[in-house]
Amino acid sequence: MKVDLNPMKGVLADTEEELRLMDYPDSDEEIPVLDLAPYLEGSESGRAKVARELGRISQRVGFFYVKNHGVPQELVDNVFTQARRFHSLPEEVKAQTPHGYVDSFQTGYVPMRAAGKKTNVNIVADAKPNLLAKFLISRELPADHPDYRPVNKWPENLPGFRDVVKEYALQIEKLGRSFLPLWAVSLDLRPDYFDRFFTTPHLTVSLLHYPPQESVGDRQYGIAPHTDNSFMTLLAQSSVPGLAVRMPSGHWRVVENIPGTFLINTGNVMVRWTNGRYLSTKHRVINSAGRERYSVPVFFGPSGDAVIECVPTCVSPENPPQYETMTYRELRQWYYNLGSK
Ligand SMILES: O=C(O)CCC(=O)C(=O)O
Ligand SMILES: [Fe+2]
Repeated sequence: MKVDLNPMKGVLADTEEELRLMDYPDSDEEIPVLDLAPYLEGSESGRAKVARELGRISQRVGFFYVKNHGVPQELVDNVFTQARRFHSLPEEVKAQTPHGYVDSFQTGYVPMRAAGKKTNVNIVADAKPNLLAKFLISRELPADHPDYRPVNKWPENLPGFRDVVKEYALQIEKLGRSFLPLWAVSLDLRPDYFDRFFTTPHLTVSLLHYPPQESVGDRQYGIAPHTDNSFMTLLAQSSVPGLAVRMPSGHWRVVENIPGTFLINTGNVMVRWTNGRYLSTKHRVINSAGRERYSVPVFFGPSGDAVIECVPTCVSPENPPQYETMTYRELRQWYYNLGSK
C-alpha cells in the first residue's frame, strides 16, 4: 500500500491570500516563553509544572522561547562567529567540503541557489530556490561503536571552527535530552518513556546564511514555508529578523530574537508520536532587513531504528492512530526522497 505521508496535504492551500499572509506577517499573538528554572531545581512538582506548560504550548502554538536553558551565551556567540568565518571564505574553498549524505545524515556546504531542492513537505508550489547558503554537521556514532561510519566533512585552515561547532552540538544534545522527561510527563507517560528511542539520537547543526532580499513576494523566500522533520528543533537567532511563524489564527507573526533564549519548535516526528496532538507549525524566512542574516537551527531526533508509533495516551477507540507506524530512518528517507535503502 502506498501511503501519502505528507502532513501538510490539504492543510494549507497556497492561494494568493495565504501567500500574502506569509509574505506580510500581521499577527501579534504571543509566542510563549518556557522557563526551565523550576524543572532544573530538581523537584517533581517543578518538573510537573514545566511539563504542563510545555504540553499547553505544544498543542496550541508549536513554537516557544526557552529561557534558563543552561547553554553558555559565550558558546552561542562563538558559534555565530564561526558561522560568519565559514561563510566569508571564497566559494572555491567552501566547495572543497561539498554537501552529501551518509545514510540520511547530511554534512557539508550547500551554496546559494542550490538550496531550493523540494522536499515532500514544501507548502508553496513553484517557490523560487531558497536565498540561503548552509553548512551542515551531523552527529556521528562514537568511533568505538560497531556501526561507526564517518559522516562529517570539516573545512581545513579554519582553526577553532571544528571544536566550537562540536562543543555546541554536544551542549544542544544535552539540552534536547533534558526535554525527554518533560515531553513524557506532559503526555502522562513515565518520565523515562522516550529515553530508549534516543540511544544514538540524530542531530544536525545547520549554519545558515541569508543575504538581504531586495523585494518581498513572487514566491521568493530565504527559506520557503515548511515544517521541520525533526522531533524538536532548537534555533539560535541573532538580532537580524526574518523568521515568521503561522499562529493559531492562521495569521503569521515575525519572531523577534529574545537575547539569552533559544526558539524551540516541535516537528513532524512529534506529530506522529502524539497522533496529531502536538503541532508541527509552518514557518518561513524572508530577510528583508537589508543586512546579512545568520541563524543556527539544530534538528534533534531519535535513533534511526526508533519506531515512531503513537504513544498509548494519545490513542483511544474514538481517536484511532492517524499515521502509519514507521522507523525514524524510513521517515527521513521519505523526507529527503532518498528511497528505501
Ligand atoms: O533561519 C531561521 O530562523 C529558521 C531556519 C529553518 O526554519 C530551518 O532551517 O528549518
Ligand atoms: Fe525550519
